[in-house]
Amino acid sequence: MSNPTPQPSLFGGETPKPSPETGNATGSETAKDTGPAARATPAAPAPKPSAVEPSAMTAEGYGASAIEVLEGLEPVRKRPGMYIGGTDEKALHHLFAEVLDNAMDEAVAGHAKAIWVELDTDGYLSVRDDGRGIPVDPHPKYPGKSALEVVMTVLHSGGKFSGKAYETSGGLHGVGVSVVNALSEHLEVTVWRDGFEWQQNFSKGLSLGPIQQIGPSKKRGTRERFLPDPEIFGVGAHFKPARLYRMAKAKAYLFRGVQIHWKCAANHITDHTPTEDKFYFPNGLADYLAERVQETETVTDIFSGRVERKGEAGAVEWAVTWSGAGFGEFDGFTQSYCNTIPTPDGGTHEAGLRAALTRSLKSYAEMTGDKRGAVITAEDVVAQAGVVISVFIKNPEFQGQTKDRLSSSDAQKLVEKALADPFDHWLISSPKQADKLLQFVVERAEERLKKRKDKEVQRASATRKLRLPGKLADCARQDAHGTELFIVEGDSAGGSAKQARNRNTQAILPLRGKILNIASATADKAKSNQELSDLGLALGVQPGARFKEDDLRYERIVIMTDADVDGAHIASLLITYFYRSMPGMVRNGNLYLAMPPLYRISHGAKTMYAKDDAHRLELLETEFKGKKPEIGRFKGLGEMMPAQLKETTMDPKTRTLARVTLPENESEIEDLVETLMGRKPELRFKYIQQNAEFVTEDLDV
Ligand SMILES: Nc1ncnc2c1ncn2[C@@H]1O[C@H](COP(=O)(O)OP(=O)(O)OP(=O)(O)O)[C@@H](O)[C@H]1O
Ligand SMILES: [Mg+2]
Ligand SMILES: [Mg+2]
Repeated sequence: MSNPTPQPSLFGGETPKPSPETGNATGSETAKDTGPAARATPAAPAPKPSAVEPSAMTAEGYGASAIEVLEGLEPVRKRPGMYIGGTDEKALHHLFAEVLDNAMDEAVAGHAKAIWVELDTDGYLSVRDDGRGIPVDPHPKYPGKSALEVVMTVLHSGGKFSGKAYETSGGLHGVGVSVVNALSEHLEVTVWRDGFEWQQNFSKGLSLGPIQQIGPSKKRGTRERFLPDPEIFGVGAHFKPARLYRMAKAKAYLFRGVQIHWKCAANHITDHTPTEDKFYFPNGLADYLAERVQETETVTDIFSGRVERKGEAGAVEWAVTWSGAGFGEFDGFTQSYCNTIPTPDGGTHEAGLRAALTRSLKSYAEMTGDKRGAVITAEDVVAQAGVVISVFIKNPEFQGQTKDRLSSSDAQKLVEKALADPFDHWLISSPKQADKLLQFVVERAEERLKKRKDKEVQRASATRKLRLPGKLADCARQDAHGTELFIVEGDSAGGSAKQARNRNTQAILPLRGKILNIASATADKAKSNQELSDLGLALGVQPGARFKEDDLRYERIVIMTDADVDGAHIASLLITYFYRSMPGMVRNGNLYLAMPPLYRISHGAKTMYAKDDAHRLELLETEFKGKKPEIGRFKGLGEMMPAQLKETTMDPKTRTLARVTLPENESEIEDLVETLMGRKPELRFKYIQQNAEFVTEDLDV
């Protein structure tokens, strides 16, 4: 099965990425009901009905009998997307690619010289070659069937597995032509071989009768003539002459030994596509590139060549040129092929070419004493180059089912070796051109370096400008005076806080999870911690020596965490961070702790909040004395209604804030940090409660 990209993109116009062969549901979704004919048992192998008898089902309707085995070509018709990437126009034209690939394989193997492609008046497409002809003798494993019938009706049947009949084929899987057969309403194969003409007909993958000997003939080769099935591709789906033409022409460039004849009934043509043409390019890829750059001003002539692998099957062919003006819509392009199969995602052959060109050019620079060559990278060499490379290797390995990327590691070495000498020679033999090319590539390299530098400068100046973290809900007031930043534990509490705040003066920054334990973190780790860097951005200050009090974007920084052990831990982490990295802020008295209540006590219309157990007892003794109020405990900030949060914790008129102060003796800071970061959370909680200085005064807002 060949690449599902039907057109090898040689003509630059249309280069769609092939859709994956597997996992693509398009096929099954858009496939028409294949009807009873499709479910009929194919001619090979052993017939077996696959219909599920409802009576054999279990109560749930899902038993062993519900497990179907698709025989023969059934899976292809059931899931065409698996094999040709869908049932759209691209998939339809992929049928052509399959039969053309087979003819090309026959040509590349040295057995065919010509290929005839013809689209008939009635929409039948035929591809004929003058190769060996598909074998017609009885197949040893399938008594009563010719090899031809096996090839046409059995998936994974073919002559390209062992490398005996074909050395460097595009065909790999033995699937291609059987898929075309399965998806054709009618397919007629004619084989000329051993002095006779043979023929067999199929419909939707099923043979319409045994192979027939038509009569004696001196011709040789194979012709497949087929009409795609409208049940699969939709009524009215038909081949587009322009697309077929382009695909056929592209193939001809890839193998200089082949002649491809084109014929198309006039009734299908709606554009400038000729009804008859012949593609023959004795200079292969060089011809292609020459045609492609006809209108382009290039830096050099085309560097092209072909090297056959010594003593073994395999070859490398390439054509390269450079242009400062670009190639049409692209600055540069690389098209690569393996065994005439396009590899739009590149791979080892492309890597080999890049390595060879770069190494040679650099050593040319060195040889001519041009020191600037040292900065050249492979990217500089190919960025503005037009490159076509085609390799022929045995047993190619492609990445994935779609043959989009070549992964054979020997292809890299093969290409690198093949190009090294010819490119060295090309450079040395025309120094004028080589110098021009070197100059051109060095300019690309210098441009690249300059761009990188510009970017770095840009980045540096961008950080100097004000950048705020995305999670910050900033306040409207620009001036720091009278503003507050609430650092909130968790996104859900952050959401409540955003609703509860005074938009004008209060900003909210939710922190996710526990911030890095700064007491134990290295300076580097602290620097790279996302939460901490967000915090620095929001505050507008830099930590450490570069901290400037004037940069602070808010008058008060309020840590607002749940009134529980976890909350105390996070608060202590933050306090420690501020102590360590911006002690000036703490010393100045900018840092506060919010005091969310722990309890809600209500009786009748009266509701009060208690910030801790002592407070709760006190309220019960006083405000609610002699009553049986309802007491609720808040599990966290996120549980409070925004209005409650506002009233109890955020609104300057009704809340309580605790100012965080530094110990008198600054040498005690280290001890304090240890206390805060110690293993006993109760100590930490107690410390915060005891040492925070409570402020209840209104802020002047
Ligand atoms: N034009 C042809 N001339 C000679 N033999 C052919 C021709 N077309 C097909 N065959 C034979 O039929 C076999 C099956 O072809 P098919 O396209 O199904 O699979 P494949 O080419 O081996 O692999 P792939 O599935 O990758 O195309 C080939 O391996 C080859 O032996
Ligand atoms: Mg094939
Ligand atoms: Mg097959």
